Amino acid sequence: MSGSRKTFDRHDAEPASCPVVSEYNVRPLAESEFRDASRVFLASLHHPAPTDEQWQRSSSRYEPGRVFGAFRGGELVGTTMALSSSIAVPGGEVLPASAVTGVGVRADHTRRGVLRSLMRTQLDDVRARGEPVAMLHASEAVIYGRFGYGEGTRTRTVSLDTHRAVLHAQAPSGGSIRLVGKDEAGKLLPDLYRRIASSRPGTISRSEGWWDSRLGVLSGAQMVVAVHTGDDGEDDGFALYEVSKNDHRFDDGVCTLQVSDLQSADAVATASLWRFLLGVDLVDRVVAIDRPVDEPLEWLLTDRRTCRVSSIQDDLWLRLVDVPAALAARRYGAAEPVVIEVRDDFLPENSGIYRIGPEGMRRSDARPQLGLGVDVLASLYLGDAGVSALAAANRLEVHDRSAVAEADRLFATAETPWCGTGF
Ligand SMILES: CC(=O)SCCNC(=O)CCNC(=O)[C@H](O)C(C)(C)COP(=O)(O)OP(=O)(O)OC[C@H]1O[C@@H](n2cnc3c(N)ncnc32)[C@H](O)[C@@H]1OP(=O)(O)O
Repeated sequence: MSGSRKTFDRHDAEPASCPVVSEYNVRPLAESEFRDASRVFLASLHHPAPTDEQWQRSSSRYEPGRVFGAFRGGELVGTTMALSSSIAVPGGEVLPASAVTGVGVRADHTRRGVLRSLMRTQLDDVRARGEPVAMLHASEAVIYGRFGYGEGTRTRTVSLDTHRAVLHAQAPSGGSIRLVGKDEAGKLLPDLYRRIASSRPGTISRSEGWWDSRLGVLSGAQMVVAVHTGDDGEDDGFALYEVSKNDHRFDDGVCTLQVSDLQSADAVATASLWRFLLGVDLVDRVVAIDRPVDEPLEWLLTDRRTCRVSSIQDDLWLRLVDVPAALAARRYGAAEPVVIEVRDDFLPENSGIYRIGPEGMRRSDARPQLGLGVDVLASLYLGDAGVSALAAANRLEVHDRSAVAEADRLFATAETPWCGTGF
């Protein structure tokens, strides 16, 4: 966390104001109402209400003061919540960040402004807590841009045929792999992740509530946890996977090992975990979700075509809630400074002219060379999108052509940003 920035303590924050938007009343929920919020959210995704066991597993994600509800006539019809988290930004600084999730509106109340009023209350609350960034995983890509969120990272899903996929002879190797039981995983993984999580832009912290909930789900599933130990005797990587076999009477009978989480400290741990996963007996296919788009997996294989990229998706959506603080926190590449004009209709205090250069950023009254919405700025912020690509798509206004190449260099990052943590 930044030493200069206020770190959030959930107990010192004022609850958000409770605006009444038309006939809907939005307010923070009491703890006794959290399960109702979970019901409304799950129903909006067409899932059944949580069983007692499911609720027990997931309830620790609900933080007092951070769960909001929209009511009509005393009935809860919409909800959103946030987890206290943090995110690594280019240059390595880690900023307090709000991980927004659990957004849902009851089907008979949609398109009447309920989400808009929930977003208003939540973003005001995030700002009041001094968190410069909010982030979410979107169910649909068309929803959150209007609230200032922009696609900040992407992930890919890869599928490998285990009968053909082999690591080449010089691929990094070393250390050993062991499977750990669920109890040991619960003790080991939170600290291991904290130690090895990369400083790659987009990496987020996983709160205690996040782990409780994830490991709770794990305990009810056929999840396997593999841990890599380096030659120095330190654990330095892990993979979570599940194996499912299709019924050969009805389909092709393919046995798939699905990797939902693979984290590692270095190239040896990464390659060793992949080698292990590809070698598990009686498995025909390994599918891994939420992988970095620049993971050098194909380069580890003797035959790169055995790794099929089945999709590349938008992953973390970012909202710069405090634009000056967020812009000041990240580092910029070597280039001539550029003056940009940012528009933020939802949080107008962010609107203004900023001069950005290798030495940092400051407010300015110079003529802007580029103009852009705060959602587009969010897509540039972690280094995922290039300024020239966005300019070519008319996603930003170019007043001075020479600024495009300079801004490309300023916002570029050595590593492609990656989140890799669902919430
Ligand atoms: C971070 C997460 O948790 S992601 C999960 C989000 N939840 C879901 O997808 C569950 C199913 N969907 C829903 O519950 C609701 O449809 C929501 C939450 C997506 C939207 O709630 P609503 O109350 O209908 O949104 P609201 O009426 O405030 O709409 C605000 C604006 O967004 C637009 N909008 C809302 N939902 C959608 C959508 N699915 N597709 C396109 N536009 C949408 C509205 O048209 C409106 O546009 P405007 O700015 O031009 O006026």
